[in-house]
Amino acid sequence: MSAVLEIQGLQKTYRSRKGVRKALDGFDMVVEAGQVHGFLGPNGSGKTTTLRTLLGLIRPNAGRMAILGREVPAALPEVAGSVGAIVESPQFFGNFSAQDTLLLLADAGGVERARVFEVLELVGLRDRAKDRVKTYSLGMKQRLAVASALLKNPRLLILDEPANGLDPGGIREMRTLMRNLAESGMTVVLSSHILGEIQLICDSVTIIAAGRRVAAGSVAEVLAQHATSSVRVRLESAVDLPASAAALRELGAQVSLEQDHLMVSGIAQPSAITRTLALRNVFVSELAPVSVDLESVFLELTGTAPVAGEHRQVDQTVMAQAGPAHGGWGQ
Ligand SMILES: Nc1ncnc2c1ncn2[C@@H]1O[C@H](COP(=O)(O)OP(=O)(O)OP(=O)(O)O)[C@@H](O)[C@H]1O
Repeated sequence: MSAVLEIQGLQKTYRSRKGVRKALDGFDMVVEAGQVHGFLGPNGSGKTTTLRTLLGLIRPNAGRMAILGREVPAALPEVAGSVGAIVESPQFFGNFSAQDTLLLLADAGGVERARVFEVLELVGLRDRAKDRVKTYSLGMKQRLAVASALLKNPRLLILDEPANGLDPGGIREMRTLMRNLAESGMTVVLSSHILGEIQLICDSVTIIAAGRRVAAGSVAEVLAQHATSSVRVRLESAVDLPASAAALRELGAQVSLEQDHLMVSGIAQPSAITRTLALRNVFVSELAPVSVDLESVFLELTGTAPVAGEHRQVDQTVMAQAGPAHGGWGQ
């Protein structure tokens, strides 16, 4: 497999009157061809800064980036035709239809008009193509935005939070679209803080926290690397929970005492739990393995729980000492 996107040691520092903010602190990322790659991180972790830097909209302080094997930003003029991107929600004229909008963009970009009808079909807007954009749902507007990025038939499609603000139906449509694009051979990178979706849509993920990569690989690999096999233990009587927690800790287990159960990890054989408790005349009513999901891995790695649809600012970036000026506001 060849890397479509490679980032090494990317650094970006923003300066303001309050001081210096390291948005990217030696960030690395690799995306292989033909994948749907999830770029995950809490709000303020550096996702948009990374994508904007990659597209030449922000100048980095240090680091190396390559798209389709070509160093960027130097080779951006040559690779730009192979990259479709939406990093900020594009605004469309409400009184235009999707078809008119795309025809206008195709003419402006020197794209054959026939491609407009292909992309309308691809994003599932063919039946509504002649309706005014102002009558569209948010999901349809998002798909129109994706359609505009697909006009030039890119090899790499970069989408910043494409599912943001969508209802479950809209998210499902977006998911189908991403999968169809990947099956057609396109590489898709999408940033998100909606983990359930990433787990369902993506082949691989990069998790960023405070401007640094904290995990990367296939979804299965990331889950396996960070899985702690826990078991949920319920007892016949909740009164026995504190003493049972203490007994299991003596065995060397990590135990968290919840309201009506224990979460136990660090024990090779669950039978050790039942035996230890039975010896104390405490009987287990449920012993269930708890499978790890991307959400709990994300929580462990970034120290913050993302909330779907909620744009919560969890700013963990490093405030460094003010120094000589590089970059700046608004870059
Ligand atoms: N123009 C700017 N000037 C100063 N600081 C900035 C600027 N843009 C971003 N930042 C800061 O850089 C850090 C990374 O921001 P960035 O927008 O890249 O994060 P993000 O992961 O995309 O977050 P979100 O999910 O909220 O979009 C944050 O601390 C943010 O406040």
